[in-house]
Amino acid sequence: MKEFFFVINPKSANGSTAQYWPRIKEMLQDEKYDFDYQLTSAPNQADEIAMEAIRKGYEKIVAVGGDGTVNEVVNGFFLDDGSLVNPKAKLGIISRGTGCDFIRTMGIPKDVKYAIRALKSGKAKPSDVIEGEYISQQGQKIIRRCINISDVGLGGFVVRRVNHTTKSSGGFLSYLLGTLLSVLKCPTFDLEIILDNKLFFSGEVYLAAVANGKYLGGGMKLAPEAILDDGLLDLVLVKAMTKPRLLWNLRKVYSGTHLSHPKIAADKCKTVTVRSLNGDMPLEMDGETGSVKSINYKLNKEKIEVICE
Ligand SMILES: Nc1ncnc2c1ncn2[C@@H]1O[C@H](COP(=O)(O)OP(=O)(O)OP(=O)(O)O)[C@@H](O)[C@H]1O
Repeated sequence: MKEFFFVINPKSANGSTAQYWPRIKEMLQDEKYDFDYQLTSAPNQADEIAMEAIRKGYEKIVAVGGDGTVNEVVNGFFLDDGSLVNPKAKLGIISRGTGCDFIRTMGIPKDVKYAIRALKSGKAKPSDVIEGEYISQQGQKIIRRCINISDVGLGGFVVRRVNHTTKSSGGFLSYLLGTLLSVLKCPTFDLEIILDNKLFFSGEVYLAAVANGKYLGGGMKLAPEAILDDGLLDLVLVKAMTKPRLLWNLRKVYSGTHLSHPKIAADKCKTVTVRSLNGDMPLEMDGETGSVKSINYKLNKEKIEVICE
C-alpha cells in the first residue's frame, strides 16, 4: 500500500489545477513520494473518492483544491454516525483554491512547494469538525460536516455570488468585491439563536456564523478567538445595523478587531440552533452553499488529524 493518496479537484483555483497538477505530480516524484491519486470528474465526488481510498487502507489522504474540496474530503473521513472510517487516517492539504481559509488557521503553507514538504514532516494536529443537521428543500434530513466555518445569512449570499464569478482576481479581491456588492443587496434575517439549549438572541441579523477556524472569505478573521481543537464552537453574530455602518466596520473584520462592536455578539458553546422566523435563509458550509429554515450545529464526536508543518 502506498503512503499517500491524493484527491485532486481539477476545477479548483478557477480551473487552473487541471494544468497545474502534472507539475505537482512531478514535484512529488522528485521528492520521492510514494503515492496514488485520482482526479474528480464532477462536483461532490471527492468525499466518495476519499472514503474509498481510506477503506482500501491508505492512511494519508491529501486534498488538492480549495476549501470546497477540503470540505468534501473531510466528509469522506466519517461514517454517517460521525465515527472515523479509519482512526489512523490523516488529512493533508495542498491548497489550490481562491479562499484558502482553513489553511490560514491550521498553518499549512499556501506555497505548493512548502505544502508538499510539510506532508513529509510526519507531524499532525487534531482539528474539531462541525456537524450541521438540517432538513433539505426536498424534505430529507441531512448531516453535513465542515472543518472551517458555517454561517447563515450574508456569508451564504457572498459565497453564492463569488462562486458565480471567475474569481480570476484572486481570493482576497473576489471575496472583498463579492462582500461589498452582497452587503448592498442582502436583507437582514429574523432569527432565533439557541446556544447550549438556552435562547441567546432573537431578532434581526445579517450573519450568524459557527466557527472552528478563524478565517473565511479569503482572509477575513471573522472568528478571531476560534481554536481548532478546543472542543467548542465559536458563534459570531452580526446584528442588524445600517448598511453604511456595516460597510465601514468591514475593515475591522480583516484584522479580527470587530468583536467589541456593540452590534456584534460572540460566544463559545457546545451546540447552536439557528432558526429562521420568516422563511429560508442562505447557508454556507466551508464555501458550499444551500438554503435552510433551521439548522442544528454540534461538534462531531471524533476529531480529524491534519498533517501540518
Ligand atoms: N471535476 C469537477 N468538475 C466540476 N466541478 C467540480 C469538480 N470537482 C469538484 N468540483 C466542484 O468545484 C467546486 C469548487 O471547488 P473548491 O472550493 O475546491 O475550489 P475553489 O472554489 O477554487 O476554492 P475556494 O473555495 O477556496 O475559493 C466545489 O463545489 C466542487 O464540488
